[in-house]
Amino acid sequence: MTLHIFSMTEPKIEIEEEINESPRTNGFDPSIYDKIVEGCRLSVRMASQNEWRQAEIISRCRAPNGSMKFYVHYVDCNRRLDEWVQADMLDITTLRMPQKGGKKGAHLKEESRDSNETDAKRGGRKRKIPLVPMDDMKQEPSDMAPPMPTVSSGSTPSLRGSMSMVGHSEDAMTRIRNVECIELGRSRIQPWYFSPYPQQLTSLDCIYICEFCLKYLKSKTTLKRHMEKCALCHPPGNQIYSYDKLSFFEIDGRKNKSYAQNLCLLAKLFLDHKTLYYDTDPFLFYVLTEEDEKGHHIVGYFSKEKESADEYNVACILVLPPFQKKGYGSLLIEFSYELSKIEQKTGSPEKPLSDLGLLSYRSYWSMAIMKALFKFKRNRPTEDITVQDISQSTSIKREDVVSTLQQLDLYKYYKGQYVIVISDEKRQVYEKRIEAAKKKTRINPNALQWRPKEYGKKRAQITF
Ligand SMILES: CC(=O)SCCNC(=O)CCNC(=O)[C@H](O)C(C)(C)COP(=O)(O)OP(=O)(O)OC[C@H]1O[C@@H](n2cnc3c(N)ncnc32)[C@H](O)[C@@H]1OP(=O)(O)O
Repeated sequence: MTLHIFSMTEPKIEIEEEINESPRTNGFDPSIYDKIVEGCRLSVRMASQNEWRQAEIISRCRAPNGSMKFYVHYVDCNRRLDEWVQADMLDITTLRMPQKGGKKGAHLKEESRDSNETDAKRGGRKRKIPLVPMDDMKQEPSDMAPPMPTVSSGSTPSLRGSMSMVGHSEDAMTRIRNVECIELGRSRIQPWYFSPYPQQLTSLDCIYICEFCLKYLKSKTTLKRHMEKCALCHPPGNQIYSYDKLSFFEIDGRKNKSYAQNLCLLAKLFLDHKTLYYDTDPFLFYVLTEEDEKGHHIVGYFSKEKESADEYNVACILVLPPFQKKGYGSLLIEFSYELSKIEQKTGSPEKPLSDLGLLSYRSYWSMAIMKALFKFKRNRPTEDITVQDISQSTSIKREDVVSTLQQLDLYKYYKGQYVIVISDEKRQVYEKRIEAAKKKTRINPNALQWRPKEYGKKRAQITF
């Protein structure tokens, strides 16, 4: 295994101004900024909200003119909001240095570390990121991107093909958004998180991505040249669903490795809590597209393990930002459960869920469960319904049914057992919501042409 040294991507925007004494420095010497290192906490002015917020320093860099910029994470906010800020956005009076053992909080005055030494040590440690070159990627010579790296962080989380990891990587490099902008089809999108695109591309203002094969290119010209040759006008794989301009393509991560890897790289730009691993073989990818005269344009996708010991029916799920909050997330989730219904299994999304993932799942689960409850009561008014009944009819895993009922405050302990109690008021609210949801785009199960493949059995037969 070859190890490469990969230097940390620094922000491209040159700092033109000298540091101005901010009123918030309260007379501190500007050299105080040298002491602000990774792990420090202080109040920072959040540009988008125009308010001061507690933040953690993730990284820092010095412009040629000597002024400094800091990459900050706002405490209790999603990492989407992390950003580079100028020194004058920091409230030095609130500075707290990181304590040994990683706990935050010691006040600046208690800290007497030599900042240069600290910087050198930190820089040396953080900049050496072991990368495993990937031989499978075949980019065209004209687009020449280097072999795709696998990023392994200092505190390596367990690498999984689902791109899943528990907790955050503590490596500063992978905590910093490294791609300025991507162009995909008609959209220019600002990424949210780090994704290990080749460094030659991350130093550009924009990465150009073919919306059909997801190949990444360095300029509009190379993209144009590529589009003239690209044979695809839809994702590869089998079109297993087509209804009302919407389609789902099933892509086998083993058969369409390059596409699957490019999709993971793209998805990582919008997925936190995830780390990339390039063995896409154990996964299927379900890509949702919208059709027009030019072809099938990617809207979002979810991935799914071919065999999941934990009964996961979704590994990663993403709707690209230009299409978010239009109901496509619910559509993807609904589709994943339609597949589970055909498999006659219950399923659950892989954990941890992101904040938006949790919102979307909670919304889907509550609607699906309420619909199942009302339908059951309509058809069998005298019978009792169990969690098992709901789970079977919706394919939502038992635990998720229970947690949703608890969250809706419908699951009560009564006379030694749990019962589902729904007040008339709540029933009416949900009946109205179900009625309103009928106007939204839904999956038409009749348009789904799919049979599950028995991956486990096939392999067992070959081995035997
Ligand atoms: C297993 C995992 O992979 S967890 C990771 C999940 N993926 C991510 O976090 C990647 C980035 N995020 C996304 O791709 C999207 O936000 C998704 C896939 C989570 C949701 O997709 P969307 O198309 O935006 O969802 P959709 O429009 O269908 O909304 C679903 C519900 O979530 C709610 N919701 C979605 N986004 C937001 C938001 N930003 N703020 C508040 N509510 C939201 C909606 O209101 C809706 O609820 P409702 O039906 O009760 O009104």
